[in-house]
Amino acid sequence: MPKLRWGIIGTGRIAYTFARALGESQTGLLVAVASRELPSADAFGAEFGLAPQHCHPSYGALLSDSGVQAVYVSVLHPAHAEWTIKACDAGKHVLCEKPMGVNQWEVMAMIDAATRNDVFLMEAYMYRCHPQTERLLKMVRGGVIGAVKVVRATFSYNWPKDEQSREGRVYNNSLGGGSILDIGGYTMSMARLIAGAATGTYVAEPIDIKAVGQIGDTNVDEYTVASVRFPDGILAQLFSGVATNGDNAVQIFGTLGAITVPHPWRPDTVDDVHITLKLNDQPAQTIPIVIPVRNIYTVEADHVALHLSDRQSLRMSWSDSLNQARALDQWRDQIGLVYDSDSPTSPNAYLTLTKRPLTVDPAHRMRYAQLPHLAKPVSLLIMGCDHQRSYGHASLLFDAFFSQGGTAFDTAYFFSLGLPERYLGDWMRNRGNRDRCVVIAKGAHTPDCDPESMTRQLLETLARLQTDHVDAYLLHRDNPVYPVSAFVEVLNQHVTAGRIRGPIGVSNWSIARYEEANAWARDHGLRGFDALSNYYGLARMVTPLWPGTVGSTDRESTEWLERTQTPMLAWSSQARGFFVPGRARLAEVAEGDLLRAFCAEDNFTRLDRPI
Ligand SMILES: NC(=O)C1=CN([C@@H]2O[C@H](COP(=O)(O)OP(=O)(O)OC[C@H]3O[C@@H](n4cnc5c(N)ncnc54)[C@H](OP(=O)(O)O)[C@@H]3O)[C@@H](O)[C@H]2O)C=CC1
Ligand SMILES: O=C1OC[C@@H](O)[C@H](O)[C@H]1O
Repeated sequence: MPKLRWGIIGTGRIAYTFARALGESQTGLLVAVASRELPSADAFGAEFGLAPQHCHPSYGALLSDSGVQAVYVSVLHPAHAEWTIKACDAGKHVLCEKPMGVNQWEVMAMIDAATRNDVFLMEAYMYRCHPQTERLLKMVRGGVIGAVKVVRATFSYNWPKDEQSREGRVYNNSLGGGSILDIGGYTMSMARLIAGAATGTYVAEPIDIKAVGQIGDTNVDEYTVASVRFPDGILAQLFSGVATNGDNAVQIFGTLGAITVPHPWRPDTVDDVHITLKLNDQPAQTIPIVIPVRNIYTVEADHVALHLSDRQSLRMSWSDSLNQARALDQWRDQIGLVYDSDSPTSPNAYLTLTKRPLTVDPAHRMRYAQLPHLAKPVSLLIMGCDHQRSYGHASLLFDAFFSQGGTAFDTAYFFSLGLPERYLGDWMRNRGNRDRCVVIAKGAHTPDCDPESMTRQLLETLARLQTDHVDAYLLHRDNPVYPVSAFVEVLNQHVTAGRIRGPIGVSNWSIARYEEANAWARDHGLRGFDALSNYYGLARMVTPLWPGTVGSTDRESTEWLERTQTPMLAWSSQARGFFVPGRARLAEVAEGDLLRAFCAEDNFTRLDRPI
């Protein structure tokens, strides 16, 4: 069988280790390398016998090397996403060093790139591919120590902090330094794996993570301890550090005994690889592990070759990497560690994740409409700006939306304490695309649904968005205490002042009040409402999803919308996932939005209707 032809991006420490491992592989062959500096690539190539034309002076050049089938991304954490996505886009399979991304959003984009390009992608937690780990899981699954109660996992080293290392990958915040991303990830991924094996799943996800950490003067975690709760009462204690020694072991405590793995991460560095089993009231037993291939990175490379056509490996699947990143994000949140790269004012914040300029994909399939008083095309899909977890998350999604032809962004003063408005404002500033975006803003949500609050909130919204106008403005709720005239007048004042340069309208208003307002406006020579934003989707909203919300899916409202040609800026048009396979049936027995708002017979009939 022909060998898998590997190219390595980066010529650091682990790149050399992996290249040596490929030399021992039956399935893989090193054919190319890339460095930011040609001499580094040449030196690397000379050591491993590569032809000079395959020693590339840039990472991009290696991706154009048609001789390369699979890429090992061995650069520093913050560059993993960029080069993995670019490698996938170049049609290469990817083994990406851990952590797959600096945060969950990066991992999401990387998986998306592998999916789009139909290529293999795996996060290089090499211990996951090793026979020792397989043996350990077998013991746990087989109930050898009864019910698992506690997992203890540690990984720590003491890296001297001096003038030089302060700038290097271990201690430098802007290079993604600190212990959680470097080695805490091993402990978290092991705990999730053990808890999964103990509970009959593949990996289990934390229900709760509590952590403390010591953040040093270079603003990275030097050592940290996390306590994690998993389903079925399984607890884990994790310790990682870059400035202190540790025992670097795993222990699992169950009702019938305990398992110790003295060398869980690098079993290839010791001659005597074993697991210790200590059952209650019995002497400890040593279980030797038979290892056909000693080099753990060779085992990993061979594993990739074996599973290439599956596109992902069950030892470290895509959902596993995504959930792993989520857990590490939570651990970092707990100790207050923030990376510069997640800040909207970081030096690279004007670039997309792949460091390419933001462009609109010429093959996009977005469709557009026009709204009254607005020249810009309004994409028929509107990006809901709420629920972004960080600026990094928001900018990633906004980039993806914009690149697929999206122009319209829906936001509100009331959303998440103003963060979505700030994120959108920061993103438009960083991308320089304010003129191409249609910002649909809302204000005066209950309990501040009054004309004075509307003005105060609109001014604050503009400041958060870092713009002098919005492209459309909607009142977020109605308040019948006020006559319609009060709202119409104040909206007109802001139109005149140039703060609203497109349609005005209302959200969650009855059609009767909407008509009343427009009649009053007509009679008084003012502009009436141009658009309505109510719930409108395939499922009927049985009871208001949130207090004060209004749906317009009934026949009468639909006929009115058609007759009057009133633009409907529908919210939750996908009924909050009611039509996602399996979701609504689950909701039937669960409390929550879906049950309250959409679980009704006519909606289920529609759900069950063959398409
Ligand atoms: N699985 C495992 O056992 C291990 C995994 N790792 C992972 O591998 C990755 C690399 O670690 P390691 O090899 O120890 O790191 P090194 O510092 O030794 O090398 C990293 C390489 O990244 C490239 N690079 C790109 N941008 C920069 C930059 N701004 N500053 C410095 N280097 C840059 C350089 O390659 P060039 O100059 O050629 O462009 C450099 O040689 C990390 O993500 C780490 O987590 C690390 C050790 C073990
Ligand atoms: O992945 C790793 O494992 C071994 C450690 O020494 C290294 O720093 C880390 O990146």
